[in-house]
Amino acid sequence: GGFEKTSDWLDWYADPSRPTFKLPPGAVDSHCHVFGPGAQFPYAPERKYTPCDASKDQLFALRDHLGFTRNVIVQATCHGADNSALVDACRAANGRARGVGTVKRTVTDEELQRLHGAGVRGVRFNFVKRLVDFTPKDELQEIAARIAKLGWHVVIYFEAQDLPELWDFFTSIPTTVVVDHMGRPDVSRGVDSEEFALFLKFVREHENVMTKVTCPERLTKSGPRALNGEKNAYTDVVPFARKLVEEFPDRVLWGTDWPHPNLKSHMPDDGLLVDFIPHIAPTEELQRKLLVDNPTRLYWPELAGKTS
Ligand SMILES: O=C(O)/C=C(\C=C(/O)C(=O)O)C(=O)O
Repeated sequence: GGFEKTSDWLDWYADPSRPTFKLPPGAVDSHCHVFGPGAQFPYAPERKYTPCDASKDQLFALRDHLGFTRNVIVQATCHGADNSALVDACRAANGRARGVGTVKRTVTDEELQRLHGAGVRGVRFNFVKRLVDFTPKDELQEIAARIAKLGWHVVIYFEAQDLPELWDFFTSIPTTVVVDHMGRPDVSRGVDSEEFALFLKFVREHENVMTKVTCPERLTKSGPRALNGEKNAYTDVVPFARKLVEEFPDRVLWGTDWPHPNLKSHMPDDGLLVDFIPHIAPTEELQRKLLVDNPTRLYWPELAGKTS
């Protein structure tokens, strides 16, 4: 929206609909980004894509339009380990945003304290090969051990076919682990596939693992339109997200993933993404855990259990 094109990716949806689904008070958008503006917060030279600028003010306007109370802003690879745009947005949110940053092993304790003071509560390790180059596991283990001491958690983004080779590293992380986008299952294999069974085993056998049930727009093969009279879009992703919500109701999170970097086939209307929630969390209790209790316990423990 409203800027010169800097990438060949789609811009985010400029005029999202008002969701039909009414978000509960205290609902948290647990996965979203701020990008630049590039003039103020330059993108990382090592990035593998250049996103559209997406400012904190536009993110907060979307928060209010959709009816969320808080945001968890996640560092994306286009900003590398420069968390300045993320910190700026968290500070501007007056306590209504927390951050998940990216750090290298050279990060100082003072820098970690500064990030904590701004509202950062975790670090992100990205293993999606089209987004990042390889980082040695010993560096990641060193970072995980340091941030665990701060009470932070580790967010991991990987593709389902890479889970076997990453299993030992993931299960050695000494703090809460939060998986982005359900570990990117290949939904065409079906919810009973061996691949998804391995992901369920990973979550089932490790109480410290949580997962975001996000990004149907990235994972779908059936596309955004409601099909065969179905009321909702992304019908092929629903069984995966619903299985996780129903089996692990206290360990799931949801987010818009605005501004949806690297989407080429279509750009989701964020209002319709919110209307996807009742299809994966069919009861009020499941919706409250997914949208309020779980993210508040993880990111605002000081508020956990209180009203919104
Ligand atoms: O925004 C997302 O969560 C997904 C993507 C990008 C990143 O996570 C990133 O650059 O860090 C993607 O799949 O391209």
